[in-house]
Amino acid sequence: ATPLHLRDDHIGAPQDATFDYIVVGGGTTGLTVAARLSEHASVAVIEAGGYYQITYGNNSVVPLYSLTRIDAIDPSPQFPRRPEIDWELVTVPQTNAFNRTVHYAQGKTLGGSSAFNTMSYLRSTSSAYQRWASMVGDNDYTFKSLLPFFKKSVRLTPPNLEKRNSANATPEYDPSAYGDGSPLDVSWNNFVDPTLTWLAKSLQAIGIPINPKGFSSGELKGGAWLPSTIDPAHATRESSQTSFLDYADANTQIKVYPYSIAVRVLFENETATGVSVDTNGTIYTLSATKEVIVSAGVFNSPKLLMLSGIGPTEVLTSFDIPVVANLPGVGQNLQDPTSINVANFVNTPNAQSIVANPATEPEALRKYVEEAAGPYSSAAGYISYERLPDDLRQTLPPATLAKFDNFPSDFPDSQYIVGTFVMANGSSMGAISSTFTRTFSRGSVTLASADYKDNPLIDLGWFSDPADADVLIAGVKRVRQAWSSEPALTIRLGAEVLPGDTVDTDEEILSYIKNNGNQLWHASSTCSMGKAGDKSAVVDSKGRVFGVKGLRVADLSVVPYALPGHCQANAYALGEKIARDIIDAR
Ligand SMILES: Cc1cc2nc3c(=O)[nH]c(=O)nc-3n(C[C@H](O)[C@H](O)[C@H](O)COP(=O)(O)OP(=O)(O)OC[C@H]3O[C@@H](n4cnc5c(N)ncnc54)[C@H](O)[C@@H]3O)c2cc1C
Repeated sequence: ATPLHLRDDHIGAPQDATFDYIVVGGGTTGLTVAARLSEHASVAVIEAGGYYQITYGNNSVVPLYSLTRIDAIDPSPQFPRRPEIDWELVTVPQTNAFNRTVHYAQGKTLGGSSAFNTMSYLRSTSSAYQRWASMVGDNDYTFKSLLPFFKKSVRLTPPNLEKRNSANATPEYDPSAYGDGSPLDVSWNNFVDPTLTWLAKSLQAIGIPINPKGFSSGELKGGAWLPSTIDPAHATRESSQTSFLDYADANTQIKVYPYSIAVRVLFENETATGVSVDTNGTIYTLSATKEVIVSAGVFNSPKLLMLSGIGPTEVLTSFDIPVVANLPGVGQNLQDPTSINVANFVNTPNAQSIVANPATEPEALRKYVEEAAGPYSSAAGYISYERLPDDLRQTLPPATLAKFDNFPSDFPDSQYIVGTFVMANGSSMGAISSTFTRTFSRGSVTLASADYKDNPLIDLGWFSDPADADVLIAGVKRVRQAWSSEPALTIRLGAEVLPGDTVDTDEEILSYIKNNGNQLWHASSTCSMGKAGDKSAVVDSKGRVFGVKGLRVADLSVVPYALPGHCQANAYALGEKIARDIIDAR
């Protein structure tokens, strides 16, 4: 479905050139901003990677592989090296998680992290956006104000119930949360793993009913069969590259510099004038007559700002980087929600086992290629949100409950995601993960050196605030209730596998969480948006970097706190919104 090339005259040559706007990072937000700006002005995009469909093949394209076979996202420190698509970021030892180091996958490709994320599409809650608006003093961030930007990108195709063929997984959603937007396709997958339908029923059985509106209307309450960023005609991944870049390539004069690294932003008298770029060792300058927009993601945007002289003075001077603006907040305030699985063997087949079986694989392949259906099209599943039941909530330490008061009262406490996978010996497992939705722990990003080729030092700060683990402990107990419900017992085999029956007391669960807690890759807030005069803020509510002119940041690093829900919808909407701010200000 995708033309895997740009028009020849849309590929930038590695030599000095001038544009109205330069966008650093052809990722989720960056390509959204760049495509919209290029409707009005000359725009260059500098992107470190190329086409993931070429460098990483079906792993990123076929939905089932994106859930099960995509080794580039392995979180263990022994992860397989995939420099053709991943930045290979590894954290410093997490001192509150038994000094574990974590590989934190981030897309290094046109499409950025949308090129290998799990594709679920959902928005946060009205009260969460209201909190964002209040924190930054700008009502542009209420759900009502953002809704037109959410709608603007997305072309929703209703579920194909005949192909989906699962009466137990009929999606409920609110069509009015979508409009006639484009170019990003969002729809429901045409195959549902039987294990997931039983696990969804188990969450309903413990009192978390389906939300008739789904999760795009400003509510995260109850359960929903989620849509995915997929092209429903072909059952292939949609990313900011297959949507926004394709659109801009066909309709504008966008210029893209693939396999090119932004070395630093250049300044004259505190005004950004361009970017120094490295394409395969050739260093040259792209000049911006209007603005530079940094969309390098939650870890690389603060890195690039610091390399460019914007950040905490003591960090910059320790690396002999001339200070352009002393902004102590750059790289601070990192928030990364973590999750923990409760898993059991199950007697239900799953998509992976069907395609691994030589007897059933040929028909699965035919169905995928000819009908865009069947197990290979398997994508996002079922998620639930709830306020913990009172008896469990009361087990939380008073200090933790008191911290909840800083959040809107209708915030969910916990998120539960159902999943299924196959063990090496071929047995099927079902899993329900629990995640906290208010993130209290704080981490940071700083420079490892003044060399732009070095990855930054990342401390996720996992469990630096005990409240996060408190909520996860309650979440594990709640998920065990689901696993003990009648629908789950219909498919469950034997004793609990993860964490296992020996993990029982709060201390044992806490230790298990610290040893096994995992990221959802939803990190945010390292170049936080804030009000003028807020010393920890890096950008204002239009993404403009404080203390300099002509420079914005537009990606998930600017979101001032970790919103409940998943992030990519926010990245696309933010891209639309900041592009509109820029166009309106011309
Ligand atoms: C494995 C995984 C699963 C996820 N699952 C989901 C999900 O199911 N649903 C959901 O909503 N969210 C999900 N997310 C989160 C979501 O995809 C990301 O939060 C979002 O895509 C981030 O967008 P961004 O624009 O901030 O950054 P990115 O999309 O990461 O873009 C940053 C871009 O900048 C480029 N870049 C960086 N530095 C430089 C430089 N110096 N020079 C040139 N280019 C540079 C990068 O190569 C990249 O293309 C997932 C993320 C991951 C990693």
